[in-house]
Amino acid sequence: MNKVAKIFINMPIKTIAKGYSYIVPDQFSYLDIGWRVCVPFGHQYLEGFVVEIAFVENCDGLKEVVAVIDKSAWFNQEMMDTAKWIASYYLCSLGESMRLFIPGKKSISVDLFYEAIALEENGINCCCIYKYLQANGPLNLNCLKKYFPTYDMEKVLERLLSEGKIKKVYKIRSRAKEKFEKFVMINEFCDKDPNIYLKNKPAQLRLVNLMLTKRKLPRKTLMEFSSSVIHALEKDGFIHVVNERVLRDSYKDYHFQMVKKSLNPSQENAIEQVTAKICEKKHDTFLLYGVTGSGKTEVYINIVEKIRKLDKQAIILVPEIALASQMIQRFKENFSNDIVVMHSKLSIEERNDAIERLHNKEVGIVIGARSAVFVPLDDLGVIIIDEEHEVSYKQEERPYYHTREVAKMRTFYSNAILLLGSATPSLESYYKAQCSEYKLLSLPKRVNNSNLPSVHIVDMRNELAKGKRSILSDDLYALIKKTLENKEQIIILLNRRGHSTFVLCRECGHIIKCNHCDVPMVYHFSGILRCHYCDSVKTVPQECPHCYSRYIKYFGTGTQKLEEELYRLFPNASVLRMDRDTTTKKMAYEKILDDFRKEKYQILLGTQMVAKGHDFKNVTAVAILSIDSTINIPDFRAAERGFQLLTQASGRAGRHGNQGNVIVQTYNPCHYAITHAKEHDFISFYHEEMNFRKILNYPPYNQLLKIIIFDMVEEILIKKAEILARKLHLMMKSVKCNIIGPFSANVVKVKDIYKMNILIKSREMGKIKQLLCENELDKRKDITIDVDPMNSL
Ligand SMILES: Nc1ncnc2c1ncn2[C@@H]1O[C@H](COP(=O)(O)OP(=O)(O)OP(=O)(O)O)[C@@H](O)[C@H]1O
Ligand SMILES: [Zn+2]
Repeated sequence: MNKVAKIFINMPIKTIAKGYSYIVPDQFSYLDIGWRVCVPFGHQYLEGFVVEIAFVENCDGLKEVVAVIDKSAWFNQEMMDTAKWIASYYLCSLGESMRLFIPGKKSISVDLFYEAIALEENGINCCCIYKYLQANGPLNLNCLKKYFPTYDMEKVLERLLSEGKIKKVYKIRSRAKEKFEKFVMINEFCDKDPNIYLKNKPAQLRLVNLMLTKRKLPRKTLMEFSSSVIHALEKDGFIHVVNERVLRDSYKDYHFQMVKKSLNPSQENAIEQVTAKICEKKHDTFLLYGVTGSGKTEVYINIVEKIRKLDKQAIILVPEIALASQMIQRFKENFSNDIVVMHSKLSIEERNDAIERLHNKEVGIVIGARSAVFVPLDDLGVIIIDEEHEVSYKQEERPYYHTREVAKMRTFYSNAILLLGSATPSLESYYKAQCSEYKLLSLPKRVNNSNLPSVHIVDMRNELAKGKRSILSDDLYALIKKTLENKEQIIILLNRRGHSTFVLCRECGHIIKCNHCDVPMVYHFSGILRCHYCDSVKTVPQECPHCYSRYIKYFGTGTQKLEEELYRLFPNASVLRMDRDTTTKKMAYEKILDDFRKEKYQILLGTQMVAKGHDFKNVTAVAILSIDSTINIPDFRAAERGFQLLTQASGRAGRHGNQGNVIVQTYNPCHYAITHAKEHDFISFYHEEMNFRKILNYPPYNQLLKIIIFDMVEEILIKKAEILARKLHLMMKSVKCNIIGPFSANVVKVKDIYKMNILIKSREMGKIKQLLCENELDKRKDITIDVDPMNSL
């Protein structure tokens, strides 16, 4: 009998939807389900995941596993079950869902080398390239090209391969490169007296005395001592130098003082209820609905404490990297070094080192953004999702998973707790809490009895009537002035980065659009036009490309222009801008937020990343300038988004005793999202919005599935979409559902690809998905299926 492994290939391709069988050679006889391996696939070597083991008699035609990547299985049962659930729920292949659990989605790279085959006549008559390979061992193409620049190397290699003189060999490189560092250590059993022995060698004596107190120090901290000093001491037996593996951690030097808070009764009640469930060792989901500044983080900390006492592990998710730093700080105050951080701004090596530290039990708490929900853990105790309503928890590319649902399944399979927290829960979650599917916990008041801020709505139509064209209304100008005079801080939210949001010809009305996407180009400081969808750039034309007029004009205000305007109006104020353009570097968020927290700046302006979660002591004022762009999106979630954004942004003001003041500038002052947010009335908003959802049959009353069809040619796309819609109507005849469309996507063309959507609403989504798969629509290359889409457009 031969041991055979069924393996899914790690490739983001939906058509490789099945596992392939490979022989497990004797040297890897320990291989089991959940291991990562390297296997030949087509003409290449690729990473694969073992999902089944079988023993079979006949293995004819099967290839062998060529390498094993780790020292133990990467996937445990709970992770395997979650991956299988993702594949079946979101209609992707198991390979696609399993690769989500790998930092950077890939753990190895495989390089192709050419090696000379030993020939009978010893290759005397062979060409110089053969001889070179024979003398130097396996080399890759680039290397050969460099040495023989005048040859058509691809051709020569092809010939040598066909003549059987050379062969291809593959070298596997782990992407998780280990890092080593030199450490100097004192020799415990040295019987020489340094004071006598090193009397005339002051530098050596100094180092030995230092090492006698410290015992072990990284070599890099001893730069004042030359290598000869170290060598001499090593030779005389006082010290020795070792090369040790170190685990990278960008947050290593983040240390904070422990501040223990006495909890208020609401916090205590919430913690008690969750603790009771933790003791039962059963899965459950809680929704912690607590107004802004009600101390939800303190509840999280106490629950994680309980989990860590049981030696289980915790994952805490934040919607954006920008919010990680505050969460890390609060957790470091309480758990000092029991934490690793996981997000895409950290290198793959660092993320792998973090996993290593979790595996060897050095740490037990993971704080991270969306992808941290996939961190491999031995004994998961709780997943906490802060700001659970945030759309960034949904991945907007294949597989279109929602972090909340993945976390739900992971905690279910591991008998762990899922805790969702928000001041503005998603309608889906609050509805589930109403139906008792989730347990509702609430923190109805701010801590220390701070008031919620008072919100003032400025009707921008009146400003226009007054003949004012500035982006800052008179009331906002006054609020900024007062805040600066009081030496307090203000946050200004403008959800558009760049300088001017579009460039237009005044003569013919032509708007300069991206060549590849159906959107206007945005003017940036640096004098270029940039597309916010594909990042392509253009220079500003001297004349209109349409009518050749020279009346090119800039319209709309982005964060860069607002920054200029603020400096002009308040020349003595210090302004800090936070948007995608100022946060490209690693640790850039941390630096900006830290500077603002330390009050080096008075005004923080930025896109929505400034609006949520932050807890700054001295912020008393908040301004929201771009709410209309959110509530006017023609999507059924627009009002919900608007309400959330307003409530969250307002919630940053006056959290620590001072009365907070908020200004909302809008052309829609009577919109129910705005009026309810003004009163901080989530419950009334919830009921009003649920009414609309019920009438229109939208989630949470119904489930949605979006089929996105794409093509490079618009006319072909339209035809294809119509045919598909007809086919769907026939296919779904037996299922109760609504098929809407085809209709053009919100942005018709992105990166030269046109898109159309078909939306299916139904309460029998399971059946619908089954039909889609039976008809192989899930495998079609020109279609993507988004289950539970966040946008209907
Ligand atoms: N029991 C307590 N006593 C005193 N201060 C507390 C207590 N609990 C929390 N705090 C403080 O109150 C502030 C607000 O808490 P936190 O940031 O957790 O609010 P939140 O509920 O997460 O709000 P948001 O939804 O706006 O992010 C923090 O500075 C926190 O340290
Ligand atoms: Zn573009």
